Order: sequence, then structure tokens, then C-alpha cells
Amino acid sequence: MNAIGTDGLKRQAAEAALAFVRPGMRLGLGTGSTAAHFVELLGAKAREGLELLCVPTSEATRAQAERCGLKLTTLDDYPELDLTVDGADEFDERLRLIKGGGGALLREKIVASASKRMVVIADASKRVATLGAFALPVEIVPFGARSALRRIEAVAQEIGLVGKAAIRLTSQGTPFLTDGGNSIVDCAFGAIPDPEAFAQALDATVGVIEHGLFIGIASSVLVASESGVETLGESPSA
Ligand SMILES: O=C(CO)[C@H](O)[C@H](O)COP(=O)(O)O
Repeated sequence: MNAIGTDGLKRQAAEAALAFVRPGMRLGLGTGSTAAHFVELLGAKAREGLELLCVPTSEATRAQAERCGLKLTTLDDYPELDLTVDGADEFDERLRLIKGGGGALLREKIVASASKRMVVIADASKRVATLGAFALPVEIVPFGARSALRRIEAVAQEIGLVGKAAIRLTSQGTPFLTDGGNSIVDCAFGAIPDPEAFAQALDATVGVIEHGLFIGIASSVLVASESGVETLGESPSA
């Protein structure tokens, strides 16, 4: 535990992301505890008169954004967004991410991919040399979930990844379902030396809807540590 605390660092990263926001922007709002700080800060700006239109990446974020007084829209009305700000479970020096710890990876990837820029906000504990210490979430169709899980293990093994994959459960022991009504498989395969190869293999696996490897999507990562907020990738003025 550091002096500021993890939550304080998340807040600092969220504050730094405000520098990327301009009046009139169409914004994607991420999901999770770090993104929640950003939504709260953005809500305060909106109440001061900043005009924005926002697309939430989950029902939880939608509810928070509504409470904060942010104006919401959809990708159907605005298929292209200016900016998405979201958290991550892990990131590396090439701005590759693991996301989906909160189970929102599908909408998060759709919204981020529809955005000109994706700014990731994180405390420094999320920074890794090699992705994979955090079990990779993979969203699958609930029908035949155990078969999909076996296929995921098999394609992982083909590229040298071995470990345990498990269908995510709630704290009550019932199957966890995403906002879209799908299941999540958490893949604890350890270090993923070639995330591109694993992403490609998962993309081609029957039953897989989407996975939490975000490659070539993030344009910046704002990393908060005791020594301040470091910007990896593009700065606000880019
Ligand atoms: O991908 C996510 C949700 O699906 C989150 O961004 C990720 O889990 C990080 O969460 P937190 O900011 O609470 O650490």
C-alpha cells in the first residue's frame, strides 16, 4: 500500500484524462472503478456547462452517467466517437491491453473501436512487461459453453499456452452473465508472449464472441504512480 492508495492513484489518472476532453465531443465511457472516477469528474464538468454526448460501455456505467447528469447517446445515432476513456486490467509498453475483469469487454471493445482515440487510465500496478498475469477474459455464447472452453484451451495449447480456463461464476456461485447475456471464460494461462497470435486464434474459435486482448486500439495510457501521472503514447495535443 502506498501513501496515496490505489484508489487515489486511479482518481489521479482519471483527472489527467480530462485534458483530452474538448467541448462538443462524443465520448465513450468505460467500465470499472477507474472509469467510474472519470465519469464522476466528467459529470461535474457537464454540470458546469461542458457540452458532451456520451456512450456508456455497460449498464452500470449508464446508470452512473445518468445519475451524474451526463447526456447519453448511442452508436446507432453516432457511429463514430471522438474519444473513449476506460480502465484496463493490464497494459504493456506497446499499449496492448487485457480488459474484461468487470465483464464489459464486448461493449468496451465496440465503443473503443468506434472512437478516434482510446485513452486508458490506470494505476501503476496494471503495468506489466508481458501480458497474462491477469487471467484473460473471453466472452462466449452460453450455448455449449463447456465445449467452447475446451476449444479455447486447445487453441491456446497450439501456441504454447497451458493453464486453467474456467467459466466465470458470480459470488453466489451462479453463472456470471454479461450485459449482453453471454458467459465469460477466464483464461489463466500465464504470460502471453505473442498476444497477436493468441488474439487471432481466439477470433477464429467457434463460440467465442470477443476476447479481452485489445491490440492496436489504445492511443494513450495514463499511468498514475506515487511520482505522478505518466503518459504513454499520444499526449492530449496530438
Ligand atoms: O475492463 C474492465 C471492465 O470490463 C475494466 O476496465 C477493468 O477490469 C479495470 O477495472 P478497474 O478500473 O476497476 O481496476
